[in-house]
Amino acid sequence: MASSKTIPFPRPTTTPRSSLLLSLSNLNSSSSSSSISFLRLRCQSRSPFLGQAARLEDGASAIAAVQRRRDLQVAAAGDPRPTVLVAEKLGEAGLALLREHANVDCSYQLSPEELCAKISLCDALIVRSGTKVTREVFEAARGRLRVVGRAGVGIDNVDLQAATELGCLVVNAPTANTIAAAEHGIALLAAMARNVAQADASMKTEKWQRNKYVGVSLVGKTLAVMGFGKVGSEVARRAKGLGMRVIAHDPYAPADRAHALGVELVSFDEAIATSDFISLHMPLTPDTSKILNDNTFAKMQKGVRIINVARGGVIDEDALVRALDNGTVAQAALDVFTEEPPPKDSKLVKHENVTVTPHLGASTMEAQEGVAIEIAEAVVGALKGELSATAVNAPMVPSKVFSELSPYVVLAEKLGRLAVQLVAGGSGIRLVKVVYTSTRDPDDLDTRILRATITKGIVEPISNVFVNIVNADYTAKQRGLRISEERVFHDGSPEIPLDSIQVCFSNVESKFASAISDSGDIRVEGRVKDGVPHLTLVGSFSVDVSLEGNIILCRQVDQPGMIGQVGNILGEKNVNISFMSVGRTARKKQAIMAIGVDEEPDKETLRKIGKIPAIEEFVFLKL
Ligand SMILES: NC(=O)C1=CN([C@@H]2O[C@H](COP(=O)(O)OP(=O)(O)OC[C@H]3O[C@@H](n4cnc5c(N)ncnc54)[C@H](O)[C@@H]3O)[C@@H](O)[C@H]2O)C=CC1
Ligand SMILES: O=C(O)C(=O)COP(=O)(O)O
Repeated sequence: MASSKTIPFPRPTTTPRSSLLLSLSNLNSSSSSSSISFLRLRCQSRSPFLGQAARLEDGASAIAAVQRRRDLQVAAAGDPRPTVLVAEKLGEAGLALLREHANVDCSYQLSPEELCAKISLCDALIVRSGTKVTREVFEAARGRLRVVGRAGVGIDNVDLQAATELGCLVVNAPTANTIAAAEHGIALLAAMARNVAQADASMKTEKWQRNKYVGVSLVGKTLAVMGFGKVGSEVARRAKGLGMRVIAHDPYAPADRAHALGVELVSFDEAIATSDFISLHMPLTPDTSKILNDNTFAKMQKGVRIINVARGGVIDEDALVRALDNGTVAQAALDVFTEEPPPKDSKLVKHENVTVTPHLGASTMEAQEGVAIEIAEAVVGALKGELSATAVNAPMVPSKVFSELSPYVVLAEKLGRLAVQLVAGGSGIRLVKVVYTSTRDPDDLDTRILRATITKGIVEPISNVFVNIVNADYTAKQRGLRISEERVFHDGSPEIPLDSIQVCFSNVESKFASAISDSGDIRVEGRVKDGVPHLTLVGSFSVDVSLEGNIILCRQVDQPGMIGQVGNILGEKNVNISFMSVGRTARKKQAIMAIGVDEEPDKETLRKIGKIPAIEEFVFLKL
């Protein structure tokens, strides 16, 4: 391999910009989220639970009105802070947290058209289950919307595919309403078994019907929990406390977690065929859509009782009405519906053996405060470019890994950007090979974020597609880019995650022939030195130039005076050279000169460089 000599030029001391989380990171600088403010908010938020809810709610709405006017005024005054549209009611503690970092526009009950009209002015959107965040919404955002926060668990109202394609991060608040939903499930179970709602309605019409509302006992009965996740397992725990026998069906739940609660995991058919009560706790997905239907109702014990606090769509509602009418299902208690609110003449809602609530599972004071804080933190974090632990459509890279890899992320993007500019027009890139040299075991090196940034570096200079960690893999696939990754073991300090990154394009021609390696690929390699990304290899030539500003690569016959000649031409045009490095095959043979320049030289200057007799080829590369 060629040797290299490096001639450092005085250069301004710039800190490498962390262009990390790609678009998610170009965020407002005024944000100063801290655990202290989080704790303060939590304390304030306790007061509504001390029996003063109504009074505080009145006060809160007055404060909210004033705050909203202020938010809008600030936005109108051209405040650079991001704008968060809160489209459904959110707990005050969450709103307060958001307001520390962003302009908050609380606009509830927007029509789909109003939402589309507003969204292009917003950096983030927060919704609950009542707002459909469709492809139209993402498209109407015209690239400005960076994060959608779902203040709750189910994200079936958000078009995740569209969000991913358009590079919008979706985060949810998966834990704060678990207990509320489980308690509501138990409330519906008990209320249904003892006809509480029906008896109450009857008494309110001045009747006293003790015989009509004889119920069934829970103790000793079998409850099938369908979906043994967070809510399902809490329902199971509570049902055990009521003396029920609990079985569960969940194809993805670990059996030991179920055993620890004294719950047996069984097949779907066994669960529905052997239980007295069936409680649904799975997400709505193509697999679970209408999972209870005519066929499955037919397999159940006659007189079974169904509870649904998951999603209406997991039940074929017409089939449920038929099963109720023919007595297969004795009763149902439903919090959720395929269409919300359900149609006014819904047979299901009006059925005398059905108990209904208007999607109240998460609606406790405590859960709503918790959810509001959980989602506000996730949204603020995402707007600041932090990794979100609750990202739904992006790889979850632990923050430790993220901060350790951050200089390499900058390097990865720049290598992708450099490599793509070396490709000759007309030769489409299909195969990208990335080689990581590292002391780490492959399992200890999470390269997803590096792969995403390399994709960004490759795709953005040649298209108007905007790439971030959310849509990088999708974008690569769409463009027919096959990115393969290889690890090469490097015997160095395990403290340093990576020694070098190489980006190679196979089966392409280069506009700078020297960028082609011995194996026929366009190849560039870089390293991080003192936190700064450096280009260390082009084709088979070693160089050493810091990846800041722009780069001119020249191939020349190695001879004295070359650096001076190029330096003079650039100097005449006030183009500042930050770094220069020469890599050569042998003395007086071919050499590659890599020149880092702060400014972009004009065409005439570049032409003059090209005319220096010893220069055989050259290329200007923007970083
Ligand atoms: N009514 C309400 O207000 C609320 C409703 N929910 C809903 O409750 C459901 C559960 O929420 P979490 O427990 O927090 O979610 P989770 O993700 O913790 O649990 C869902 C479980 O369903 C399982 N699952 C997936 N496919 C399945 C299938 N085909 N059959 C059986 N199990 C399957 C998963 O393995 C997982 O263990 C979600 O649909 C959520 O939207 C949650 C909170 C409030
Ligand atoms: O968290 C969930 O999945 C819920 O269904 C709660 O919905 P909500 O936020 O109350 O509209």
